[in-house]
Amino acid sequence: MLFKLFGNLEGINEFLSLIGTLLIISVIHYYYKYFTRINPLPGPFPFPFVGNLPQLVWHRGNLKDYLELNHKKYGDIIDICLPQRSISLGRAEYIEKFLIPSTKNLNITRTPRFNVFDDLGITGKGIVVNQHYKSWRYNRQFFTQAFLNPKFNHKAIEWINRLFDELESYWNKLYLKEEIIKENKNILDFFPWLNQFTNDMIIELITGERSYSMASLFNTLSDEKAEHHLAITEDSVKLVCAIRKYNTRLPWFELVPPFLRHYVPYFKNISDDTINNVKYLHKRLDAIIKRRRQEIENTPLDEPLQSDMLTSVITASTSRDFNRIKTVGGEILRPMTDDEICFVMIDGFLAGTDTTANMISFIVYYLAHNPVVKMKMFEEIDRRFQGDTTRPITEDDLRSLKYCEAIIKEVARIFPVFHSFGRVINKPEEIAGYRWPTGTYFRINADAVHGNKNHWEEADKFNPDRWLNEGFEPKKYSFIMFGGGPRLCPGRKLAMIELVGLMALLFRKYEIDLVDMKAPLKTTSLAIVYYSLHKLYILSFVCIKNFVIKMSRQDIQEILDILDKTIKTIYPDCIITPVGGYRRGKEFNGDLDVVTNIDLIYKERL
Ligand code: HEM
Repeated sequence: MLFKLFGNLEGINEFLSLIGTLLIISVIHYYYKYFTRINPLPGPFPFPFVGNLPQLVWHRGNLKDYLELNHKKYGDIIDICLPQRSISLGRAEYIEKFLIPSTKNLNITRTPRFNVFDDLGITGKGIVVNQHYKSWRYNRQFFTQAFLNPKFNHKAIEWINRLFDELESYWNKLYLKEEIIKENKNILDFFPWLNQFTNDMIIELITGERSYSMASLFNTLSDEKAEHHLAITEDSVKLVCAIRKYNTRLPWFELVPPFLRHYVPYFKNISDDTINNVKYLHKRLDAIIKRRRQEIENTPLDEPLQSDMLTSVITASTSRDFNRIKTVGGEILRPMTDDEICFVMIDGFLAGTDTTANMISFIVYYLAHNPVVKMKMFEEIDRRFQGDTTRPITEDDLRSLKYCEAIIKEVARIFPVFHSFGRVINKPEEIAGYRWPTGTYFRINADAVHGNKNHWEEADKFNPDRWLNEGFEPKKYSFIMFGGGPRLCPGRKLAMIELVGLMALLFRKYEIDLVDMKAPLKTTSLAIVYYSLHKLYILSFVCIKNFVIKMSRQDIQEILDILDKTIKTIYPDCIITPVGGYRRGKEFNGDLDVVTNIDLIYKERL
């Protein structure tokens, strides 16, 4: 009918005026709907059809920054259209209904578009983007059982030690040779190393097979090659690249409308490439699953099996399962199929690599900017390891490092990796004092909740000590580093093992500084906050040689006072802020290198 109408038009002018009229009607319709929307809330004014996407693009696509700006401007509950309407919530009381840890809490849907991943063939599969309640619950049950197994945690601690040894062997060759340190060339790009570390770690824990992405990074930076066979290294890099592509393309798929993906060549090429990538991942993992099934079948019943996630999910609900009869909501669970296993494995990779690698990078950044905190952390780590920088770390070590744990929580509070996550209500609900219809899309803004002055004393201050104050308990739902409710992060235990473990292994031996202390913490973010893709923070390393300078907080304060007085005799109006701070280590022979102002004064006092 539309073609007939166009056919009857005479001349280009009539055609253009028809298009113009249709456009004006659509714009009027768009704004009519906008101005008559239910529960109008403050928020940035949307453009027709694309909502606030242009403003987001103006903010270089950084959703974290854009939401933060709008919460500051409009308050704890705001309207944002990206391009659909979503209600961003920045207050603990407002998010309670989503985060109640009860089986009756059915608010588990993350995005309002149910079929957004149809083209990728992952609708109703896995956990992270699964919107189908039944299959999500089934998959999650198996995933959680595998991750909560104590044997799995032991394996995680064993592998963090082994992989850190491997990482150090590369760093020793690249950055820590004496001549390199002398020439001040002990500078490295921290994030890629930690990212490859977490890739190798999660692939080992999930598949029980080795991955060599750290080796590959070493090969690209050094003339000498890693010990592992080149073909094996390159092959494992293919898997890591496919996982990375999957991670970055999911938010892209969610944002780019199907019309563009199907018909506009540029978008279609990316879309096809993403679809092929999922097929590659599927094929690759399917081969691993089949191999493992065979190995399990060939293992006598009385012999132990590996403790990786794959073995656990293959054997769950079979005769090899300890806890054979598993039920969810009274229903007995059948064993998982290869296809189901494949997608829960992909989700383990998706959720368990960049999150941890980004977190540890943020931790290093905040420590570099907070010398007193860093010093207290050194004190705790040194007390525990007593100068032993080589023994493997243990579960007891991790349990004892309470200040490290407080630092992790405080970094997660002030700069959460997941700055916001979605929920869609599946029945009419009252949220934040308004009544909302089924299908309303909410954004739980962890960033805003964590920085809300109603919940946190000195919310903007980086203060890990708050977590150790006697009787301190954050207000309910005001700390949501791992989300909450039925969709609470099932990898949280592993994440903490990795983070505390990495802090202990790194800082019992190395001093890490930012090369450019003035550079802000730049990140990119759609779903999660990423260290920016550009090389940003280059960190220098100084190897510790079994000597630890102990300074108490009073010492530091005294030093600062002396510094203050000395400098003020020359520059009376200056304000002194410690930036570099306490540097531990360096071979101590009474002639401490001048590395920061604090060190300088320390030397003078000596
Ligand atoms: C510092 C590290 C990590 C942080 C900050 C983090 C945080 C989160 C957050 C905020 C969510 C969303 C929760 C919600 O919607 O309520 C989530 C979900 C999830 N996380 Fe983590 N996570 C981390 C590490 C891990 C690790 C190591 C794994 C395991 C491989 C993992 C597996 C998952 C999975 C499978 C989900 C989806 C759960 C579901 O949809 O039911 N995460 N995580």
